[in-house]
Amino acid sequence: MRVFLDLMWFFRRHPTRYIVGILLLMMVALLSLIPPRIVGLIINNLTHHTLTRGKLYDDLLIILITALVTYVIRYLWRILLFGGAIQLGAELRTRLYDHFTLMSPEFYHHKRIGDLMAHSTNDVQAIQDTASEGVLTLVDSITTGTVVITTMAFINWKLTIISLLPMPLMAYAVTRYGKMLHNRFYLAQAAFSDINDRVQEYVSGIRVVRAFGQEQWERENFVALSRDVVNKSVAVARIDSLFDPTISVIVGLSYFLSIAVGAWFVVHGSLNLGSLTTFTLYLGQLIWPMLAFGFLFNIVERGSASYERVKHLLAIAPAVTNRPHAVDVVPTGRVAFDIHHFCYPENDRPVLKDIVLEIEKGQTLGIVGRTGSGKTTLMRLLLREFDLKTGEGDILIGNVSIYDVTLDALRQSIAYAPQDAFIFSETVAQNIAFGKPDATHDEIVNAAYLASILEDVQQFPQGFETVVGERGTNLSGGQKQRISIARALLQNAEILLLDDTLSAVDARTETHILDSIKKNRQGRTTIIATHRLRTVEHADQIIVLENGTIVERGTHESLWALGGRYWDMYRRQQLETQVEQGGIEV
Ligand SMILES: Nc1ncnc2c1ncn2[C@@H]1O[C@H](COP(=O)(O)OP(=O)(O)OP(=O)(O)O)[C@@H](O)[C@H]1O
Repeated sequence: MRVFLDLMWFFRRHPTRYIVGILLLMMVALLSLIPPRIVGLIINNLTHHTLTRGKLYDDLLIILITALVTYVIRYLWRILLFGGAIQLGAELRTRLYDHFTLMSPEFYHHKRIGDLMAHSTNDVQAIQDTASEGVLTLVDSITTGTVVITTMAFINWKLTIISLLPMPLMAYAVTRYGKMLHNRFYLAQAAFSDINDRVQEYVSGIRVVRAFGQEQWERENFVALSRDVVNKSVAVARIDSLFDPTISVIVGLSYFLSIAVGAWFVVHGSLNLGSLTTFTLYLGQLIWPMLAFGFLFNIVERGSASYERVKHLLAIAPAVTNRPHAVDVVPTGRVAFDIHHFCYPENDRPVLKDIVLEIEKGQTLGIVGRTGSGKTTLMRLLLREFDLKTGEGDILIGNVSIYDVTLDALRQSIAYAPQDAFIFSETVAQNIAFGKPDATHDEIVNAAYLASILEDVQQFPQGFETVVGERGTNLSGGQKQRISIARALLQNAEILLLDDTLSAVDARTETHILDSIKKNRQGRTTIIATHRLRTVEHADQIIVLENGTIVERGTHESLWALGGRYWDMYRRQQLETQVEQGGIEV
C-alpha cells in the first residue's frame, strides 16, 4: 500500500477532487444499505399479512429513488477519480519527458530507447490505474465492507461471524498471489522493454538489415523476443486468473454458511425470514468489496512495481547542470581551450591531453586528424555535452568560463551541425527552423540558399512544405547534411560548429557552402572538424590532432611548408583525388 503514500503529493494537490470523490463513494455504500432493508420489510409484511398496495408502492418508490441517486453519484465519482488519474498520467509523462531532455548523451548510451518508451507508456498506465481503480477499490472495499458488515452484525452478530469465517483464507490467498504477481509483472515489463527496443532498432536499421539480407535472422530474433513476452505475460495472466475463482469459492462458502446457519436460526425462532433475506442480500453486497480487495492487491502490486521504476529513472541526476553561480548572459568573444586532460565518464583513458588553444572572435579554426583523434570530443566539451572536472582545465568564451554561464545562455551562443545530421519527420521548413521556430519564410529560404540546399528543396513535391524524415520523403546523406547546416546557419549564433558536416557533399557544393559561410559570418567564429583537409584550407588556424593532443598547428601554408603530418595527409588526399579523377600521368 506504500504506493498510495508515494502518490500523496498528487492527492494533496487535488484535495477537493479526492475528498469529494471519496465522500461520494461512501454515500453509495450507505445508499446500498436501503434496498435490502426494504426487501426484508416487504417479506416480513408479507409473512405477517400486513402488506398493503400503498405500502408496497411506497417501498418500491424508495428503491427506485435510491437507484437513481446512486446512478448519479456513481457517475460523479468516476469523473472525479478517473479524471484525476488521467491528469496524474499526463503529469508523469511530462516529467519523464522533461527529465529525458536534461539527460546527457551518456544516459542514452546506457539506457535503451525501448526501456524508456515502456516507462512512459506501460509504467505510467499502471500508476494511473493505481490512482483511479486503486483508490476506488481501496475506499470501496473498506467503506462498503465496514458499513455492510456492521449492519449485518446488527441483524445477527453470530451469523455474521459464521458467514465471515472463510475471510482469513481470502486474505492469505490474496497476499500470496500479490507477491507472485509483483515478481512476474516486473519480468513481463522488462520483456516488453526488450521487444520495444528491438523493434525500434530494427525499424531504424531496416536498410542495413535488408542490405545484409538479415531479414530472416531479424525475424527469428523478433519471434524469440515476442515468445518471451507472451510467456511472461501468460505467467502474469495465470496468477491474475487465480484471483477471481479463489474469491468466488470463498464467497460461495460464505453464502453457504449464512443460508444454512441462518435457516437453522429461522427454524429455531431467533431470526425472522425478512431479516435473513436482508442479511443474505447484504452478503451479496459484500462480494464486490471482497473482489475489490483482491483487485486492490493486484492493482497496487503493479502500480508499486511501475512507480519504483519511474522513481528510479527520475532520480538519476543529469550529468550536466547549471552551476549554482551561473549567470544568464550569452557569452561572446574569443574562444580559449585550456584542457589538461579529459576522460569520458567510466573510462580512465584520456581522450584529450594538453589542449591549449585560442580562437579570436571572427576567426575560423580547422580541426583535422585521424578518426578517433578527439575532434568531436573537443566540440562536445565546448557545447557542455560533457563537463571537465575540477583540475581538468577550463574553456572560456571572451574571458568567461563556460561553466559560469547557464546552459541556455551558452547554447544560444553556439550553433552546431553534428556529424550525424538528424532530420525530424516534419517539413523541410520546420527542420531548418528547428533552432529558431519564429524564423520568417525569407530567413529559411536564405539559410537554405547559403547551405546549397535551395535547389534541391525547390525540386521536392511541396517545396519547403514537403515532409521529410522517417515519415516523409527520404533524403540523401548530403541533403540531410545541408539541411543540418542550414538549420545551424539560421541560428545566426556567434560560434558555428561544423563536425565533419560536409563529408557527403561534392567538391563544388562544398566550395559554395564554405564561401557563403565566409561571406555571411564575418566577425563570427567558425570551428570546422573534418577529415578532408581541403575543407579547412582557408581557415585562419588549423590544428592537427593525434591521440587527443595537438601535434601541429598553423595556417595551411605554414603547415604545408612544415612538411609534417598535415603535409603528409594533404598529399595523400591530393593523390586520392587525382586517382578518382582518372589517374596520374607517369
Ligand atoms: N561517450 C564516449 N565514451 C567513451 N569514449 C568515447 C565516447 N565518445 C567517444 N569516445 C572515444 O573518444 C575518442 C575520440 O572520439 P571522437 O569522437 O572525439 O573522435 P573524432 O576525432 O571526432 O573521430 P571521427 O573523425 O571518427 O569522428 C575515441 O577513441 C572514441 O572511441
